[in-house]
Amino acid sequence: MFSYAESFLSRPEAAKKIQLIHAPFWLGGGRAGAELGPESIVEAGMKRQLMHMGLELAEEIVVDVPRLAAEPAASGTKMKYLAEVKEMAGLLGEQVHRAAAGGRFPLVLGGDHSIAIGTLAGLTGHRGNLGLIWFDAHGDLNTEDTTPSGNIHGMALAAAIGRGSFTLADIPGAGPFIRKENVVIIGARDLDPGEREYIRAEGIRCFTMHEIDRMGIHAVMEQAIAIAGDGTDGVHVSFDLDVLDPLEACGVGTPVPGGLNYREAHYAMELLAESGLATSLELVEVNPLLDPSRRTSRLAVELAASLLGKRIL
Ligand SMILES: NC(=[NH2+])NCCC[C@H](N)C(=O)O
Ligand SMILES: [Mn+2]
Ligand SMILES: [Mn+2]
Repeated sequence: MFSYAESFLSRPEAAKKIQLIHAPFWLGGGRAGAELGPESIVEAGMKRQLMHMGLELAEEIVVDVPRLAAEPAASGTKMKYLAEVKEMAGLLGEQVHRAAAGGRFPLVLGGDHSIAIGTLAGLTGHRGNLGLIWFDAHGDLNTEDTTPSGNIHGMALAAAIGRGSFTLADIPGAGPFIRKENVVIIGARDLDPGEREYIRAEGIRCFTMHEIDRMGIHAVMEQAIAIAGDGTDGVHVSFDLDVLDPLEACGVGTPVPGGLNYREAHYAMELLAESGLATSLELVEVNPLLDPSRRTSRLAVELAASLLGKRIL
């Protein structure tokens, strides 16, 4: 039987020192505004919240990612802004690696989801056997051949597990690919034909909204934690805010109806906190231009707090 208490004891994390890393990058999503995500999340109170919880903060890092490009350069590939994505991933990976190797908990603020390629390049350079929990309305498992849009944020998970022509291996400093056996997708409800085929053929563990409705978020998270934690030396949580229902979080580039509600999302984070497994977190796809109320950014703060141990009682 899987027990949270046991897993917690087997992985004693020292009192966490948090390393906030800004990745103000939008070129992987093809929609301007995501580069404003990190600032918006900090303005919504991220640092205040973490300090209030008694967590120690390292000096925050803003990665100098490519920010402007008029048109995707003609590069003989369907992948838009590939050169910029590679540059971003190299720079971000370096910072994430340094934080993890220094014993700090990397908390990466995006940016569109292509930044996960940088985060994971840095993390896999430090941990050779990382588990991965991918909260997302989408699969992000496209390749150059299956992408309907050319946007690399829709290929980020594929790159992490070594599917397609552009992968983690193209980023200097990256370690081994994430093993498919230790990957879990949670909250999917908009998968492209090539992604569905791949998930079925490879047996990727994907808890769609259908499974969440059927099993409940508790059972889904229990299984997800077991899969990502099985034999791994750390678990990265990649949280695309579009996994939430657009009624809760409208400030995302590619909203899809029918997502996680507020309570499910918090409960998922709370179970992760109890498991003690998460060794890093990224919050991606916040686009404050699409949410003048900044509710999406505030939610990002709250969810990070829950994952890092904030409790009601
Ligand atoms: N990280 C995201 N929001 N990804 C959206 C991807 C949408 C679509 N599946 C594509 O590949 O273009
Ligand atoms: Mn995504
Ligand atoms: Mn998404």
